[in-house]
Amino acid sequence: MTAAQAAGEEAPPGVRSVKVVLVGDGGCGKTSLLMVFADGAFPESYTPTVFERYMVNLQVKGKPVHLHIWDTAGGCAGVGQGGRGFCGPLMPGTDSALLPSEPGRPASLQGTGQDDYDRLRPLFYPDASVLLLCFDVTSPNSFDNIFNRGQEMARSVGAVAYLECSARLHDNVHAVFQEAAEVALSSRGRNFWRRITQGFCVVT
Ligand SMILES: Nc1nc2c(ncn2[C@@H]2O[C@H](COP(=O)(O)OP(=O)(O)OP(=O)(O)O)[C@@H](O)[C@H]2O)c(=O)[nH]1
Repeated sequence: MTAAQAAGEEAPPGVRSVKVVLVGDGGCGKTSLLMVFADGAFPESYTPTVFERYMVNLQVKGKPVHLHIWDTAGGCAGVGQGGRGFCGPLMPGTDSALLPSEPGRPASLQGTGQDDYDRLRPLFYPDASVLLLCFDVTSPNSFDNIFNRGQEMARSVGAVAYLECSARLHDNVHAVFQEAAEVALSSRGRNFWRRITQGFCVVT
């Protein structure tokens, strides 16, 4: 397995680019998972994320892949069958104006609250190759906000991967993103909206 490397803003010419979006309740461990993957270090302090983007390179079948990963503000993922887990409709004509103009620059979101984050979050989905639906198994609310029970959800949303990991223990973290990249570049990743990939984080 090839180690991930922090990458520049754009994929170099000829390198495949894959967009991955992490979603899940606030405090369920999304940023920690990403930090362990991207930087190799578990963050010791907790700072709630607004919307931040990270660029990481890894290898799939010996070829470089440029991962463009969005860490989203915590809250209801807005995915699921029959509207479960969906936090409400977008506001046509206004949501795009609320998107941060630059990755990692929350200033443009000043004054927004949880409801706004829940409306903004799905705007990151449409051109994503993979959604990682994360929950904290020690938190029933986090679990329910994703959709109820993990295996049940995996079946109902047509998930193509189910992984357990621990950011604190650095356990299976690389595998989550490796699987995401492989799914995105394989036939399993086609028809994304019918078959959503998820990475489940077991927090230990
Ligand atoms: N024990 C344990 N704690 C974890 C793990 N991952 C994250 N945490 C803790 O969970 C808390 C929240 O972690 P974050 O990674 O910031 O959570 P988040 O989902 O990004 O939170 P938001 O930015 O609010 O959406 C922190 O106190 C972390 O130390 C894990 O694998 N094991």
